[in-house]
Amino acid sequence: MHILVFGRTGQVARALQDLMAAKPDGALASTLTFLSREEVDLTDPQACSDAIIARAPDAVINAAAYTGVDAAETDTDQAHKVNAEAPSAMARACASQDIPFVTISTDYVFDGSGTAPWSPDDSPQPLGVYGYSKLAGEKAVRAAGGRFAILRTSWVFSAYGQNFVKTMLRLAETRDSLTIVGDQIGGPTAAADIAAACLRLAQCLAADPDRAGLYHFSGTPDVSWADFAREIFRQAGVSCMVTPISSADYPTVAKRPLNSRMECELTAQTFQIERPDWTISLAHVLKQLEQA
Ligand SMILES: NC(=O)C1=CN([C@@H]2O[C@H](COP(=O)(O)OP(=O)(O)OC[C@H]3O[C@@H](n4cnc5c(N)ncnc54)[C@H](OP(=O)(O)O)[C@@H]3O)[C@@H](O)[C@H]2O)C=CC1
Ligand SMILES: Cc1cn([C@H]2C[C@H](O)[C@@H](COP(=O)(O)OP(=O)(O)O[C@H]3O[C@@H](C)C(=O)[C@@H](O)[C@H]3O)O2)c(=O)[nH]c1=O
Ligand SMILES: [Mg+2]
Repeated sequence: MHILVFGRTGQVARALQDLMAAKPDGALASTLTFLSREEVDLTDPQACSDAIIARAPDAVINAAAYTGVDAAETDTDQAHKVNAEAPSAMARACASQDIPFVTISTDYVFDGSGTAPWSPDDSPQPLGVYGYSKLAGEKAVRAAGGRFAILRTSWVFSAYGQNFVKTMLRLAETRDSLTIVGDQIGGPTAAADIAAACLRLAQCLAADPDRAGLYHFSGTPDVSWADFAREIFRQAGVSCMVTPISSADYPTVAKRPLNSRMECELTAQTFQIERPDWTISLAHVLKQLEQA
C-alpha cells in the first residue's frame, strides 16, 4: 500500500517516519510519502486535493493541523482553513478515488463537563476556536463519506516538536518546583501509538469500507496534567516538586476541558487496537530524548 501523509514535520508524522525506518522492507505492508507545508500548504484546499489526485496513493493520512490551542483564539481563519477546509478537501478527493482517508481529531471538541468518559456518540461542545475548528473538520469529513476514519485522541507526546513532556523537562531544568493543573483529566497518548493506529485504520479501511467512522483512541490510565508531570519526572529521574492547582489558578487564553476522558471500546472492537499504557510509551520517548 502506498500511503500519502500530510504534516511531515509534526509529532505523529515523525512517528510514522520512525515506524517506516524501524520495520524491514515490506513488514509495514505500506510505503509512505510525506508532504510538508512547503509542498502543500493546507490553507489551499485545492492544493490538498490536487496532491492526492496527482500522486494517486492507496490511502491518505492527515497528520497536519493547526495545533496552537491558545494562538487559535485570535487566528480563527487560519485555524478553520487548516483544521476544517483542508481535511474536507482531502476527504472529498479520497472519496472520489474510493481510497481510505484517516484524519486525527481531539478531545478538545468536548466541553469537559462531567466525569464519565466521552463516547464517540456524545455530542461535542467545544470550548475554544481550536476545538471548534477540529469539530468542523470532523463534520466535513463525515459529509464527504467514503472510506473515512476520524481518530480522536488526546494529550499527544513524543520526542518531537512541542508537547507537554518536553515542556516539563525544559521547565524542570531551572525550577525545583512547578504548579501544574490538577483538575483536567485525560489520557496522554504517544505519537508512536497514534501512528501505528493510523496505519492499521488505513489498511483495514482498504479491505472493508464498512468500518468507516469516528473512533476514540487515548492512552491509559487517565490522569491529571499534574499526575502526568509527576510520572515524567519520576521516570526521568528529575527532582521537581509538582503542586496541583485548579484551572482557575492557571489562566490561559483558551479554556481547556476539565474532563477529557475518552471511551475507546469501539476502536478495540472494530480494529483490535486496545488503549496503550502511556507510562510504557513514555519510557520509550524519554530514552529517545536521551539518545537525541
Ligand atoms: N498535539 C496534541 O496534543 C494533540 C494533537 N491532536 C491532533 O493530532 C494531529 C497531529 O498532531 P501533532 O502531531 O501534535 O501536530 P504538530 O503540531 O506536531 O504538527 C502539526 C503539523 O501540521 C503542519 N501544518 C500546520 N499548519 C500547516 C499548513 N498551513 N500547511 C501545511 N502543514 C501545516 C505542521 O507543519 P509545520 O511544522 O511547517 O508548522 C506540522 O507538520 C492533529 O490533527 C492534531 O489536531 C489531537 C489531540 C492532541
Ligand atoms: C506549561 C504548563 C502547563 N500547565 C497546564 C496548562 C494546560 O491546562 C495543560 C496542558 O498544557 P499545554 O498547553 O502544554 O497543552 P495543550 O497545548 O493544551 O495540549 C493540547 O494540545 C491540543 C493540540 C490537543 O488536541 C489536546 O489534546 C491537548 O494535548 O497544562 C500548567 O498547569 N502548568 C505549566 O507550567
Ligand atoms: Mg499545545
